[in-house]
Amino acid sequence: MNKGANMKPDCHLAALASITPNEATALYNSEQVYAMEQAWFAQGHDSFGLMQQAAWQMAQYIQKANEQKCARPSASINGTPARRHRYQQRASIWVGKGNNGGDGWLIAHYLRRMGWQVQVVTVGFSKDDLETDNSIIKDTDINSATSISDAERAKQIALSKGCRYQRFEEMCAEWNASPNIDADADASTWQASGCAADADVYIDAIFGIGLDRAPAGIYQSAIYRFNQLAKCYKPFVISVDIPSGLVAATGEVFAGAAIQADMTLCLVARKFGLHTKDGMDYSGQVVDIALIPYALGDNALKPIAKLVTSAYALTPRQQNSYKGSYGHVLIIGGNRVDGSQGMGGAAILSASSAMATGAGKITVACHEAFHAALLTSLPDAMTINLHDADGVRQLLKGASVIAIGMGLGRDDKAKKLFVCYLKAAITEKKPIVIDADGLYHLADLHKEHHPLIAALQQHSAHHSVCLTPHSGEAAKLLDIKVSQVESDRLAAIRQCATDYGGDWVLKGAGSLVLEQRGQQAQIYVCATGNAGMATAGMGDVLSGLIAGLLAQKDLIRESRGLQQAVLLHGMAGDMLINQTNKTALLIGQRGLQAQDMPAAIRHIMQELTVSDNSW
Ligand SMILES: NC(=O)C1=CN([C@@H]2O[C@H](COP(=O)(O)OP(=O)(O)OC[C@H]3O[C@@H](n4cnc5c(N)ncnc54)[C@H](O)[C@@H]3O)[C@@H](O)[C@H]2O)[C@@H](O)CC1
Ligand SMILES: Nc1ncnc2c1ncn2[C@@H]1O[C@H](COP(=O)(O)OP(=O)(O)O)[C@@H](O)[C@H]1O
Repeated sequence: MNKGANMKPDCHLAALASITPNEATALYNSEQVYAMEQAWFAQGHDSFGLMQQAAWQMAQYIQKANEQKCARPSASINGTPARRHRYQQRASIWVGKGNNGGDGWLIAHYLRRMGWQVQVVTVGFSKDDLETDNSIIKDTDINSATSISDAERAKQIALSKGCRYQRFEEMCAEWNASPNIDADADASTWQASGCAADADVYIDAIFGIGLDRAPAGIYQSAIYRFNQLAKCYKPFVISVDIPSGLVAATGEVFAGAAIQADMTLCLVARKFGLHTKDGMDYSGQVVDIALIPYALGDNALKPIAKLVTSAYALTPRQQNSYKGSYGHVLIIGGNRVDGSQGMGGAAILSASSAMATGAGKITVACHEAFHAALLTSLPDAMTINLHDADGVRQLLKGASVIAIGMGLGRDDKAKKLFVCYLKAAITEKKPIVIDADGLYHLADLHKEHHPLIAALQQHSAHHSVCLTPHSGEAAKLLDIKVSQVESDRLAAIRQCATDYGGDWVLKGAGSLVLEQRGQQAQIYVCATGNAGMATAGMGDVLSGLIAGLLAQKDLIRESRGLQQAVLLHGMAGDMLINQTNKTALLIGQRGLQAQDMPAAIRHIMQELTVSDNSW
């Protein structure tokens, strides 16, 4: 089951509930978090004290979270609410050798003090590593010792207080369950081996932000077994700081080896990787454990991105207005290369979406073969022949915004049209949205050092230019492999903005949005959207939505921007899969279609519109 995806409904509701957006959450990478800790220690604060504080707060939080979970009527095993009545709560805590493991040892120590039955599972420790060192087992000695690491101190405290542990390596050997991940060990044999497989809570403290390579061997095996046992016994799974195996700077999981958490207790500062790419599937609910005032003062580090969950409110329309007050969107796309079925649907979806945002007028420049279909599904739109270059250019003069590329085609003829219309849009000083095949041609022009690229860059300094690639299109634009984009999406979106100018969205789970603000570029991670939206045509809907918002000049700047458009797009998708109205036909993640989106967008636009007296 995809636990991360289960968090989405709350996110959507939170988004709709606010009239002005919640403060965006600052996101950081590992180096920045280490720098914050070092700055704190440089002020004379003790590193082990910080670890103790972190573990103590987490232990208390775990106790509270488990009590809340057990109090829910749904908390039952095979229909029996057994855990609620158990005398002692039980935790299985898996620790690695770094400071994240140190946190785990101390959590074990504190939970025991709080009356829990605790078992630590060590990963990567030799027998010698687990010897109690008599010279440092007294609390007083421990507090004064300086030569040992924080993780070692934490371990010695837990061991000296009698904390039970099992070496993962021995558990594997003892029960003849090879640490090789291909072996299919029965979870019950783990129970018999002394591993507290049936614990109420599994705590993952194997790796934190220090993960710097793919977990292999015993580590990969431990992550695999942890997930396997959790799937079988259904404990509450809590990761310390970040799920082991997830990369804080990118949200990437190496070869699928990461802990699948229900909840992540994030220490010091929020990590970027928890909210994008694989992070969305592995982190579960993210809870901040505030430890140091890193965000205060002149030396506060600039976050690498900000997490946005809620949209700007929309103002109601003035009574004394007409269609011209709300802009004219020109959609250019929907071509049919001779002999093919064509891509008329892309332009139709884009136009429907622009209309659903409330744009005053829509004209679609598409292949004539699709005019009848377009007018049947969207009689409110006007049409013009995509290949009537003079006609389209003339019409473009009166448009408020153009969106180009959706189903435009990639042949030479389509490229000529793209160059012609992009040039015209720049000459006419229009806001521009470029998507799909438009991005493909743009990449070619960049390779050819075509002057239009520089012109677009200059244009974007004064007018809105929004470019909307997914990872494949971004790879083409940057002339790199898709895997390179995927392994560092932040770097990719920054490079796109540097090479081409304009505002960008790098689409996908946890879409990134880059907005230029003068000399500064700000990157946002949009928390809305779901895997149901991974279907053809969703990108066309997004480009229409962006154009539709841009066209409506009565709205304030922020509520017409790219960040708002991407949030609204995701909110519409989330709304469709979370409908609670029992009389409506349910739409789930499977089977969600791009054509369902315009109605949801209209609904979201309405929900976000506040009456005058609510300001
Ligand atoms: N000391 C402190 O001040 C605090 C530390 N904190 C905790 O410390 C964590 C960071 O600690 P560390 O920097 O020790 O990082 P980790 O605990 O993630 O451990 C990193 C260690 O594992 C090794 N390693 C990395 N990838 C590996 C792989 N794939 N296979 C095998 N070994 C691998 C590294 O070489 C390094 O020795 C945070 O995530 C947080 O949990 C928090 O307690 C806050 C306070
Ligand atoms: N797993 C997901 N989570 C959130 N949003 C998603 C997910 N998959 C797709 N989307 C969104 O759906 C849209 C898909 O766009 P795109 O790939 O361009 O589709 P198309 O080219 O078929 O129109 C993007 O806005 C993307 O962010």
